[in-house]
Amino acid sequence: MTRIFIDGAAGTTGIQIRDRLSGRDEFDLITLGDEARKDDAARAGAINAADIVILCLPDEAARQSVAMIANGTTRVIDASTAHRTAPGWIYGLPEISGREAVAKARFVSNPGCYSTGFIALVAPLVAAGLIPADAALSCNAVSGYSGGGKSMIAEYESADGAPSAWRTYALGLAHKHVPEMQARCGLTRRPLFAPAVVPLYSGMVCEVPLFREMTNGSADQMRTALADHYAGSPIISVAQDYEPATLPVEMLSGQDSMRLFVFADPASDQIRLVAALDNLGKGASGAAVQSLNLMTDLPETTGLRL
Ligand SMILES: NC(=O)C1=CN([C@@H]2O[C@H](COP(=O)(O)OP(=O)(O)OC[C@H]3O[C@@H](n4cnc5c(N)ncnc54)[C@H](OP(=O)(O)O)[C@@H]3O)[C@@H](O)[C@H]2O)C=CC1
Ligand SMILES: CC(=O)N[C@@H](CCC(=O)OP(=O)(O)O)C(=O)O
Repeated sequence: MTRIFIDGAAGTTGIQIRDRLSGRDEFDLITLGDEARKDDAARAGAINAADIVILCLPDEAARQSVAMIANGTTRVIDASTAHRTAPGWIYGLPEISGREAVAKARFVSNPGCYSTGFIALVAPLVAAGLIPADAALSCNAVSGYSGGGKSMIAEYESADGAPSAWRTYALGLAHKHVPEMQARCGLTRRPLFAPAVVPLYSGMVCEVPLFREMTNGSADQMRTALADHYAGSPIISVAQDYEPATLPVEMLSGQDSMRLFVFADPASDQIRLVAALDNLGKGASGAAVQSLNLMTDLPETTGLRL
């Protein structure tokens, strides 16, 4: 049995991972009581007793946990932003980094939720030469409020009601996901990222608008390239047709899959690449469990909500 310790198990991502692991007899879960979960000596003990540690902590605490490893074997899946472009860490998007690379990795950084949608859309198209690596890309996105963790959940679920029906943020144009979006797609320019949050618990849509002259291919070529890239994936699918006139942010709420769309008007030169996912599913806990499955030689979808 693989011994697992979730550091930060009482947080939003930690609880979701625990739920997905409950009842699975491949894993022996090391737990710390409420009085010990922030005690450094207790955490260090649990970290070093585990085969795999899943970090569901703020960045600084995640760095601290890694520094507590005093052996050469404990493996790590870090859900925070701390190691997503760090040397020596494998990016936990197996459909892009390679399943084998994740399966063998000692240190895996779980992708940001928005980054998951953006990179899934853009990285294969850059690799196929359909989007130039020096393209000036934008990403508009909307998330459920659980993306902001316990503090944002409390803000949106307060007795006063939700603070806003829609609010944009990252107005300093330096959102923490931008470095991984750029690096993991191999872009030479920093993408312009405009996220927003709505009073829905979880759900996410990420969109990359394109003018045809920014690209080296048509919408049909892009849809085919994405379909080829994700062929056989049980988690990421590419829509060939989409009939409804709208695409709601809650499309994949509660699920660990992701669906990609390429919209275009044949008469115009404009394209919209869109990813629908759940910020807590493929955007966080579902992805962490997928990587954990691969790292322990299990089918990648075991325990996922598909
Ligand atoms: N929510 C989401 O959609 C996503 C979140 N993430 C990332 O996952 C990580 C966790 O986020 P999330 O679950 O949302 O955050 P939460 O705020 O919901 O949970 C964080 C947990 O970490 C605990 N914690 C904080 N500092 C320490 C410490 N020094 N030692 C031990 N425990 C500590 C907190 O304790 P306490 O309960 O006492 O506050 C809390 O339980 C973050 O890095 C976040 O960026 C990644 C992808 C998506
Ligand atoms: C709505 C909201 O606030 N979302 C968070 C991102 C959540 C996430 O996935 O980011 P990490 O994986 O990097 O924690 C934010 O924009 O900071």
